[in-house]
Formats: sequence, structure tokens, C-alpha cells
Amino acid sequence: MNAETISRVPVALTIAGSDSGGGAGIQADLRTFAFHCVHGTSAITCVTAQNTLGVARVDAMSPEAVAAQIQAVVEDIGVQAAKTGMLLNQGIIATVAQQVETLGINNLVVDPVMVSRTGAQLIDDNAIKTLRQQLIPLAAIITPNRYEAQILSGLPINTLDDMRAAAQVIHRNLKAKAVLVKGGGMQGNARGVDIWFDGQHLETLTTKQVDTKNTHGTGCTLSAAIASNLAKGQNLHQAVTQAKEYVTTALTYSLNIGQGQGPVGHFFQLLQNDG
Ligand SMILES: Nc1ncnc2c1ncn2[C@@H]1O[C@H](COP(=O)(O)OP(=O)(O)OP(=O)(O)O)[C@@H](O)[C@H]1O
Ligand SMILES: Cc1ncc(COP(=O)(O)O)c(N)n1
Repeated sequence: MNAETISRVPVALTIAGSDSGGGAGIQADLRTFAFHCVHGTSAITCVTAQNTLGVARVDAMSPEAVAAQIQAVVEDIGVQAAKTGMLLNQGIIATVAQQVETLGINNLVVDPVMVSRTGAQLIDDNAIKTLRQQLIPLAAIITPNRYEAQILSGLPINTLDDMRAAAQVIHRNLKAKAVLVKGGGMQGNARGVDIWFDGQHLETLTTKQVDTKNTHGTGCTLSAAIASNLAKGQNLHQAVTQAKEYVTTALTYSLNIGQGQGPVGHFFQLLQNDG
């Protein structure tokens, strides 16, 4: 049988941490890329010993090791889009920013991961300044959750109007080209509603609200889906709205595994449809 090689495949890169439980981080990102028929590449920043209950231990890679992974991928394979997730410390963030600039990585989605769903701190305190000053200005879009948007904007967030105000402040103060403030951590009707601001249009993105405790990895999945869609050539707004639809579906088919907050089901709608 002749081999049918595929040479025109979109490629995306995730620069993020490993989650041993498979729910978030690199593992969620690579599954999301695969779902979108995008070839997934990775630069691992740290290794977490983690499950659905929490994060037991974090071991950082050296900034040099992170840089070498990014270079190895970009210089040979090339990437059409990239996303960052858990970057952990100042040295790694500064290195990632430098590599993104030097290698000319476009379509960068920055998910400014700071705290896990289970409450574990995922970034050093002194690293947030470097994230703001060096990495966020390079992003096509940043995707803070409620907690991260509060830190980046300096505003308390309790309502949709607070999310709208935070999105505009982050856009103005941090020179982010576009901002998506995610509402997974909101209460009541605002849960699962996101706010988009690109400097001109302020939009409220709503999909159906999914009633589940298994939300581990939603943010990673969303940013990886945005990067996938950008790698496939979609414009930013379309990439975001389709990514949000995908996360809603993955939440609908979330996995009730482990004793805590289970992961979203990246492929389980396909199994369901197969009977
Ligand atoms: N219960 C829900 N129903 C519908 N959409 C949701 C729900 N929970 C989260 N989302 C959506 O999932 C996406 C991720 O948002 P969220 O605020 O959960 O990010 P996060 O806190 O960074 O996620 P993570 O759990 O990976 O840290 C957003 O588009 C959000 O609206
Ligand atoms: C390696 C890694 N990256 C990101 C998250 C955030 O995801 P969540 O808030 O769902 O725990 C995580 N827990 N672990």
C-alpha cells in the first residue's frame, strides 16, 4: 500500500507545564490540538505531580531547557501559532518572551496561569511583573480567568460589568492586543460567560452553561483551541468564538474520574456519536 503522507498540516506549539493527572497543562493542550487536526508540539516548563484533588509537587525545567525545546521545534518544523500556559517563574517567562521575539513566533495566545482550580499557586509572586512587562505585549490575545483578571487589572470582579471594566483596563495598561476575560469562576448566570475586548469592540460571549464540577483544564483547553484555530488560518475573533464552543462541548462530556474535579472530555462527543 502506498503511504499517504500529509505535508500541509498546521502546526501549533504549547509552552506549558505537565499535569500528571492528564487533565490540564501540556496533556490537555496536545489533545486539543489533535482534536483540531493540528500537529501538536511542546516545550515543557515544569513537571507537576497533580491529580483531580490538587498539586502535590512542582519541579521546574531550567530556562535553557525551555529555550532549547522552543528552538528545536521552530527552527526545524515551524509553527503557525503558539500558546503559553503554566510558566512558573521569572527566568522561564523572560526566556520564553525572548524566544518568541527572536524566532518571530506569531499568533501567540497567552493564558496567564496563576492559580489552579484546586487553589494551588502556579506562579511565583515575583514572576507576575515579568509576565506583564515582557510576555503580554507580545501576545495576539491574553485569556485571564476571573482571579487572574483581578490581579492584572487591579479591580475586584463580581459582576459581568466588572469583567468588562477589567478587560478594558488590561487592554489599555498592559498593551495586550486583545483580551478575553473568562467567566468560569463567576457565580450564577455569569458562570461560563466570557468578555472579549480588542480595543474597539466589547463583546459578551455566551454559550450554554454546563452544570458540572469537572472543570479541570477548561482554561488550558480554551487557549489551545484558540491557538489551533489560528494555526488553521482563522481570524482571531472566529478562533475565539469557535474555541469557546469547543470548550462547552468538552465540558458537556467531562470525565467523572478521580475524587476531585475531573477533566473535560476532549474527544468524548465522538465516542458518544459512535454509539
Ligand atoms: N460551567 C461552565 N459552563 C460553560 N462554560 C464554562 C463553564 N466553566 C467554565 N466555562 C468556560 O470555560 C472556559 C475557561 O474558563 P475558566 O474561567 O474556567 O478558565 P480557567 O480558570 O483558566 O480554567 P482552568 O480550570 O484551566 O484554570 C471559558 O470559556 C469559560 O466561560
Ligand atoms: C500544569 C498545569 N497547567 C495549568 C493548570 C491550570 O488548570 P486548572 O485551573 O484547571 O487546574 C494546572 N492545574 N496545571
